[in-house]
Amino acid sequence: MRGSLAKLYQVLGFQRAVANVEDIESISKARHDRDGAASLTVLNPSDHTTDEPLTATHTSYSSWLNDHPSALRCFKGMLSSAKGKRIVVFLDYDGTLSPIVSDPDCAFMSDPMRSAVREVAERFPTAIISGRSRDKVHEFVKLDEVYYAGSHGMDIRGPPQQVKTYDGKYQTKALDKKGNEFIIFQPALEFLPAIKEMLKELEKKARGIQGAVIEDNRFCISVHYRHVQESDYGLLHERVQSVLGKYPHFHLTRGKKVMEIRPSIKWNKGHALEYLLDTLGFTGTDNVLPVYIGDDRTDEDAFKVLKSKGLGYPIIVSSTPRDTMATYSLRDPSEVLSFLIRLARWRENSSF
Ligand SMILES: O=P(O)(O)OC[C@H]1O[C@H](O[C@H]2O[C@H](CO)[C@@H](O)[C@H](O)[C@H]2O)[C@H](O)[C@@H](O)[C@@H]1O
Repeated sequence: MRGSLAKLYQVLGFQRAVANVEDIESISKARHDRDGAASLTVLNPSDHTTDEPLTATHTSYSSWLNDHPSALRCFKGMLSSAKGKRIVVFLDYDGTLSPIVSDPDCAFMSDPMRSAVREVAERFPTAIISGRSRDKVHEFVKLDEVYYAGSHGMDIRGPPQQVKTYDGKYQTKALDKKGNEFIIFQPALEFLPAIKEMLKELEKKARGIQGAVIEDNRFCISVHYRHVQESDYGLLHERVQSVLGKYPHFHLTRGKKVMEIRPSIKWNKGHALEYLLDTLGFTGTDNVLPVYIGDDRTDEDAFKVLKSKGLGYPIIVSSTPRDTMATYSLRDPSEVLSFLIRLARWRENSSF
């Protein structure tokens, strides 16, 4: 049913409405979407205004904007530092290229967004780094011009250069349909059998809890609770913990109404960003200007890398004040679209 509805919405080119304010508070404290009973219910931004933001920073959005100014407003100034540098663009998927919607299977990307990403990718090396499985993001994005990193960076399809500092056993060379070489880098490869087992267990455990959805993201697993009754949050959390308890080499992280189970390896979106910069040939150079746009807690790992290197522009997508390592902000995916269009046009018109 969910699959066929997803297809129907896709055929209609219909994207579900945006939830502008998101919550990543602890599951026990998390509030249920007031209108989130049905899986395809429209999430009305105004229904979220009393939700707690990511952290309890009770500052107003306008004063938060002073610390994290709009990347659209600052566009000219930002790009003025691009002289002599190669811009590399990193994009998160959910909440960045597509709005947050009630059904994860329906998080389609709009055609204008797809065109903008294509335009950007034709001018700058561009990668999409997502918590989803790599195949799923590719299915949504449908562009061959970009590099993809799925499973929070644990499944990368990148440029053909192998990087010696990374273990060769995780890197495989392959050819695409046109005969172009690429590299698949999967640093959590040995965890796959355990993930498959865990997936079955979680699916069984979640069956009795109405609204719980398990998503197979290949090297990690998402347990969605957006449609779970608030009174069942504790039970779901307990069941997830009971499975996790049997797998000591995995841990839990949190996203927007989702618990994410991932292998406990030192690898996150920040490492994926570094890996891609390496394979693109930018290790140890300062002639690169990475731009990373993301909305979720896992994107903070990438913001942190850029901040610690004093490199490029970390941009958070948020319409509420949030604690973040990002320097700049964009309100929502529609502002991301405007930013990408401007970036592509800037390249066309610049003499850099
Ligand atoms: O790294 P990302 O590309 O941002 O992926 C993070 C998670 O995104 C998806 O879940 C979120 O978006 C869904 C669709 O808008 C929404 O229904 C859900 O509540 C959000 O948590 C995806 O389904 C997860 O597997 C990703 O881990």
